[in-house]
Order: sequence, then structure tokens, then C-alpha cells
Amino acid sequence: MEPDFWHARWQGKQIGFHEGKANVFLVKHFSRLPVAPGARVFVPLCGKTRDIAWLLGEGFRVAGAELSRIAVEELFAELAVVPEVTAEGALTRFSAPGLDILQGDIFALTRETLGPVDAVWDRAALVALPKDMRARYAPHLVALTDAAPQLLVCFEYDQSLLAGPPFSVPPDETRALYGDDYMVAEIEAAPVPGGLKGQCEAVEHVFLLERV
Ligand SMILES: C[S@@+](CC[C@H](N)C(=O)[O-])C[C@H]1O[C@@H](n2cnc3c(N)ncnc32)[C@H](O)[C@@H]1O
Repeated sequence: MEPDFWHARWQGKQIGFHEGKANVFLVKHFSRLPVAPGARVFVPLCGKTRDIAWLLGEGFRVAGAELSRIAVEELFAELAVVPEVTAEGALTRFSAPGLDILQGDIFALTRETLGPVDAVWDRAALVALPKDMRARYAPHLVALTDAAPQLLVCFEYDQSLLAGPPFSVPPDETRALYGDDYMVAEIEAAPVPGGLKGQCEAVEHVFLLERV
């Protein structure tokens, strides 16, 4: 999707993807990642997800990447934290103790700007992108994070019934995108209650990705 699509979604408050509380799969499965409190977790395409508050509450440090300045400002407001804001090349860094959000295009983010991360939580990031962008995103994420272990959630549904985002990313595609760099283990598959957007049956697949 082009940046304008997402900017319009945030400006128009069309953020049906935003969950009001920490994601159930994050809470249930995060402990499977080989990281301990104090580790730095990267949340790509983070929006203003409450997952960040949950991770901070569990004692992790968090780095996020998000295109929309509106999203980032709302994230900090909802955390009741005033960030320090600094220019960082093509991006803007919003930082507070234990938290850095790089606002701008993730494809413009470099490993140097992001800094070291120990794990990745991808919910509604890979699936937010159309297929051609997913093919760029996956290797970029691997390079940015030095193949840090990941917990990843993907939707699978009949793409002919509903236009994305979120896009359908079947398990075979996840394995094709990440299989060279990770052991890709599916740890849960659960139907979306009521269907995706109430319109079509869908399954959420949860993967644990660990370095080969
Ligand atoms: C479907 S939302 C998911 C947000 C969050 N992960 C959550 O679970 O609520 C996708 C987010 O990715 C952001 N985004 C889209 N393209 C991006 C890009 N190229 N770089 C950084 N962020 C991007 C959008 O602004 C949007 O907030």
C-alpha cells in the first residue's frame, strides 16, 4: 500500500485494525521467544498498538517503526509519556526511557538507526502489505534485525472474497519468505471469530521463527 493510503486511514480515524488491549497471541506465546526482561523487542509497523504497553510492562525495551506521525503521537499520549523528538535522516525518532519509535517509511530505516534488537513481534505488519511489498519487507526485516527471532501472526482467507489489507498470507508463503533465514514453526492456528471483518472465514496462523 502506498503511504497516502495509511496517512488517510489515520487522519480519518479508520483504524479498525487497532485492538484496545494487548493481542491475545502476544500474551499467550511471547514467552516462547528466547528473550528475558531487559531484551529489546522490535515492533514493525506498530501503529499505536497496546502491545507496546504490554511489552514495557513485562520489563522489555521496545523499538517500533511506524509511518504515521498521528499514530506515534497518539501512542505516546496513551502511554502518558512525553517523548524526546529528534530528526534521524529520513525518519524521526520519538524516544523515552526503554522506548524508541522510528517514524517514517520502514524501508528507509537502517540497522544503524534501529540499533540492536533481540526479538521481533509482527502482528498486522507483514499482512498489511501487498505481495510485492511483502517480498521486499521480509528480507529487509531480516537484515534490519540480524534475523532476530520472531513471533509472527498471519491471516489466511480466500483473497478473492475480500480485498486487503489485511492480506491473506498462507503458511506456504510465510515459509517461502522466511525459510532461508529461520526455522519456521507454526504454533497455533485459530479461526477468526465471526470471520474477517464479519465478511469471510479466516484463520490466524501464529509462527515462531528461530534462526537456522
Ligand atoms: C494494519 S496496521 C497494524 C498496526 C499495529 N501493528 C497493530 O497491530 O495495531 C499497519 C500499520 O503500518 C503502518 N505502515 C504502513 N506502511 C508502512 C511503512 N512503509 N513503514 C512504516 N509503517 C508503515 C501503517 O501506518 C499502520 O499503522
